[in-house]
Amino acid sequence: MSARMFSSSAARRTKVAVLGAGGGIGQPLSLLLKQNPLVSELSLYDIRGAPGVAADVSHVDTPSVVKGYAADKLEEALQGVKVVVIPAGVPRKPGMTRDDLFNTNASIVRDLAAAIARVSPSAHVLVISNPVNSTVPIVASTFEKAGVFDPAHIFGVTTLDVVRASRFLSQVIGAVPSECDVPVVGGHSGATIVPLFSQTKVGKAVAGEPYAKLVNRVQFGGDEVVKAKDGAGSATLSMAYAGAKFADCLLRALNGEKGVVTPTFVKSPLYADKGVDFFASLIELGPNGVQKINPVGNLTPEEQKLLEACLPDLKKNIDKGKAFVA
Ligand SMILES: NC(=O)C1=CN([C@@H]2O[C@H](COP(=O)(O)OP(=O)(O)OC[C@H]3O[C@@H](n4cnc5c(N)ncnc54)[C@H](O)[C@@H]3O)[C@@H](O)[C@H]2O)C=CC1
Ligand SMILES: O=C([O-])CC(=O)C(=O)O
Repeated sequence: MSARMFSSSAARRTKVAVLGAGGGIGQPLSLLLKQNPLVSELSLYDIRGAPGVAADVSHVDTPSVVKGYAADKLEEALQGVKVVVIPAGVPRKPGMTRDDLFNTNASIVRDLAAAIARVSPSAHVLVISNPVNSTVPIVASTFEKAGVFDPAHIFGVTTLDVVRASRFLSQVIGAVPSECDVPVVGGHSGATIVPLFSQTKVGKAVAGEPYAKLVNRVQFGGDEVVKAKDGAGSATLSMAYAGAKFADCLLRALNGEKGVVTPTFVKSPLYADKGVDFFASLIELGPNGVQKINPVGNLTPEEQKLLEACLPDLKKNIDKGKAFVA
């Protein structure tokens, strides 16, 4: 994959850490980040295997420096990082929901967030570990507790939903995915995932049963992969692609590119009056992270129903994350 795929400008460069770099997502994500010209240093951490992954990835012929850190070297790994991506934690097996991962992943994410808050409190944190609807509030509350929370710096990575919506729509209408830029709002699990096909030129025409099937496939795309992997985990390669894509958007914005707008799950005022204070919508990114939170825009009656179904579930997931840290 060409580095140009992700970015062409390398004006200022950034130290990036991957926590969970030895895993199914962490390894290919580290490889993709090694190809990003905006990354100057890559700090790879895991409780197992990170030095090996780092030695391997470090041979790729791009200028960034790669270092691997073993289990007891978390604080070293975080020194001077500006962006931290977290794919650490367990994945689903068939029959599990993302919320079933909470018991294991909540404390992993909380402890990693506490270390980031201590060592690199102004870092931008990109949370991949599930359940994202809860792990993002966990990171935010942990930063709050440490007195260093900046809502412009904490992101839940929902890009895989956007990637899926684009690909699945393209297959239904026979277009190329680049023409199918679908905003996906809400959260990242089942009914909390709300694709807005009406907001794309080519998606407007899909109606009736094909529309219902398309929405369902985006909302439950993760289950397709969990089922096909049959106990060996969940999406890793498409997630690494999506994580690298979102990291590139943020890196470009941090480095001064204007007009970078993409969906991501952030602390948001949009539905705070309904008790939902984290929400994914189209976010304009800037040199300090979140620059502008766009409202969801015009919705069709079907999309309005999807949003109404999303909010109560999302609220439960968010409250559970906050309660865990409190
Ligand atoms: N946001 C999204 O769209 C998606 C999220 N995910 C989530 O990403 C997470 C990781 O998935 P995979 O990479 O497939 O799992 P994996 O099991 O292959 O890798 C996880 C890695 O995390 C490491 N780890 C565990 N505890 C750690 C700690 N305290 N510090 C550092 N590293 C630690 C493990 O050693 C392992 O290498 C899961 O929670 C999964 O549900 C997966 C796909 C999409
Ligand atoms: O389905 C899972 O558990 C992993 C995930 O979040 C996704 O693939 O969207």
